[in-house]
Amino acid sequence: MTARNISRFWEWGRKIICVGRNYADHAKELKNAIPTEPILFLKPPSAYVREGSSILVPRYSNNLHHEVELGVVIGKGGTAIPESVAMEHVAGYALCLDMTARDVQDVCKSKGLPWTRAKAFNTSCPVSEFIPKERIPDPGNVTLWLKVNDQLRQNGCTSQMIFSIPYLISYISEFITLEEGDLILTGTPKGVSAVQEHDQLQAGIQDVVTMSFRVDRQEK
Ligand SMILES: CC(=O)CC(=O)C(=O)O
Ligand SMILES: [Mg+2]
Repeated sequence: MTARNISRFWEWGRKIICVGRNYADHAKELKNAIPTEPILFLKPPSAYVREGSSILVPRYSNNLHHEVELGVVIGKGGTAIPESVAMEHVAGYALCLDMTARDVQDVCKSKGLPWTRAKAFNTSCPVSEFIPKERIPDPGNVTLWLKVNDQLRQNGCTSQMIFSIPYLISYISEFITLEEGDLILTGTPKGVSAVQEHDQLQAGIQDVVTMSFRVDRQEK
């Protein structure tokens, strides 16, 4: 059997744990309350999509939004990880999009239902190449940006996160055992907006990484 390589973590079938409303400016733009503890939801590994393949607008949505986010790749698993040692569990990072069927999410929210259909569909988690930990010495202070057809839509700094990466690792691992290859999406800054079929998305983490995706509609 060939050894698995963390630099292809998306092939491992591990958990994708997402944090919602972790930036006050984004919570405000959607008229949501600022959370006092992390809001979490999950995506399945089938949500991953890599450059070269398209992001698909689900058949049942007419309002697909981009959310650019810093992803944290777990290198060493654990349960109830203390905040003080949480960064020792990080192998690296990835630039991620939390693609969201906003119209479907709005209906789910109004009915008090889970966001699964809005957040967990196939291709809802575009990811960049794996970024080794050493390449982002201060993940709490990097700029994330996203352009749609060359127009800047999101440009925010991870210093604006409400809950820090060590706090999130500690909080999540209290009740979900983290495993090597898991990915944590840490929330999006303001500027989310709708994308259309044939749009080109480009996103980056300052001078560390960029990635591009085309948007297509799921076939009938
Ligand atoms: C309102 C949301 O969709 C929450 C979310 O995913 C975020 O990043 O914030
Ligand atoms: Mg998000």
